[in-house]
Amino acid sequence: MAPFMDEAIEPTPNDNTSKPKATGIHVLIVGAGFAGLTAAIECVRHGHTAQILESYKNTNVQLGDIISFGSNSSRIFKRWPGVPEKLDPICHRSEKLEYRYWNGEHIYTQWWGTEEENFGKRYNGHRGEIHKIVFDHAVELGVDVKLGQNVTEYFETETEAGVISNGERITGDVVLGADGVRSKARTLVLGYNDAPKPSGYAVYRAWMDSAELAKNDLTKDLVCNGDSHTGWLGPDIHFLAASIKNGKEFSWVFTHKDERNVEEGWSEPGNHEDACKILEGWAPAVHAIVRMTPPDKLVDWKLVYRDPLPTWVSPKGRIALIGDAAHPFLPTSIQGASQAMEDGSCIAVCLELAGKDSVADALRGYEKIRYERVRLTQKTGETTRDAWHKADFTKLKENPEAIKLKREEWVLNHDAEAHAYKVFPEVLAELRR
Ligand SMILES: Cc1cc2nc3c(=O)[nH]c(=O)nc-3n(C[C@H](O)[C@H](O)[C@H](O)COP(=O)(O)OP(=O)(O)OC[C@H]3O[C@@H](n4cnc5c(N)ncnc54)[C@H](O)[C@@H]3O)c2cc1C
Repeated sequence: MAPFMDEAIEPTPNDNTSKPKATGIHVLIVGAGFAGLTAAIECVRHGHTAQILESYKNTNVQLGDIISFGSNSSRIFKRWPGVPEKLDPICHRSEKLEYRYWNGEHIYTQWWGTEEENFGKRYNGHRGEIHKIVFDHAVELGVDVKLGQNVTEYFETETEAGVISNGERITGDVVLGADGVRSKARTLVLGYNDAPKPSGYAVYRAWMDSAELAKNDLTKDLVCNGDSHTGWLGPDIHFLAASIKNGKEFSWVFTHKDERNVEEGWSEPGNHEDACKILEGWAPAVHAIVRMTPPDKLVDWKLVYRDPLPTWVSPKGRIALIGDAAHPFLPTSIQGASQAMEDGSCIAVCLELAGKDSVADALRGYEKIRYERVRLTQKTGETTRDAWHKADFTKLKENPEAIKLKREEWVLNHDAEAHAYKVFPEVLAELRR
């Protein structure tokens, strides 16, 4: 059985009621995305000190649009006092996802009704808004976040690890490379540059005010009855739209085939004509959504692909990759951010249990605990994309289950912190055998 498959959720030793015992471990983290911030927060919760170096100069620019956190990561948010209360009002609320054919005809409605009872809360909201809440929480906890830091080199010795940032040498007991899909830490860990490949897909994306949509007969139903969630499916294309904040704001993403060999980026402008051309023959409501998107809100995001890495840990065991730096996800997995958070939760426990003299064992243990779970979760992104893009559209009404978003217990019921406490001693013994 893979180390993560035993899903029993047990009480975790760290229940926030007492100050954690200081371990003396200093964790240096590159990148203040969800992977880096979670790792820092969790490290402080487990008695380590944490410092983050982030290249963005300020947190005012809230790039991105919709991002999803499943119950496996809302379980992590729940342990951060005050954070769930701040997330609740800004996140999407609807009880169902309505699937339609590309021409607008209804196929199937998937009800979430019991999902929260079975698995727990999930949060879908604006990446920038959720990021600010988590960022502020990290700072409140005492994480030292340094902005405007461009990390250009990583290094490690038998006794420390470090980086060169803005020309300055900064060290820690370990370094976590949470520097996203274009990670430089990855080159040190692998010993070569792992260039991304075109995935064959691109995504038009937008987040906007919904006032104009509310005035249009084709789109008003999507925003005038509280939050809604609709997916239009066609051969090799899916178009998902959600209203948020009681219908006041609106987000849509539309994934389609695209063989261009280009860079990923969260701020590349999209072209309305190009988008509508790909949607020829699609429902008028879909065209109306695209046409009513303000030009400065339309992003053309090229989805690149990376093969699973052979390892996430550097040769001397003092540098580990976490989040997208280690394992980028397809958006259809709806797990990229959640898995990035699980990494941080797991690594903080491994460091606590291994202790300051054995940090390399902690990082190697983290990889052992996380690798197979992450790989299988990544696969779910391909499965969902293929179920939607390659569906037999003539038979969907007879078998709508084929397009249903799978809500897997082994993904959503996982508690990364409890699990790490449970399996690390065994993993450590195996590493030392
Ligand atoms: C601007 C932006 C917008 C995004 N928008 C969305 C979205 O709308 N929907 C969605 O599902 N996902 C979005 N993502 C991706 C999503 O946040 C990640 O897939 C997921 O949360 C995993 O997070 P991560 O921390 O591993 O990586 P990221 O969120 O990519 O964070 C990596 C961080 O490392 C920093 N960094 C990179 N290189 C260096 C360096 N050399 N020195 C210092 N710092 C460095 C980056 O500035 C970034 O803040 C976005 C990512 C970014 C960076």
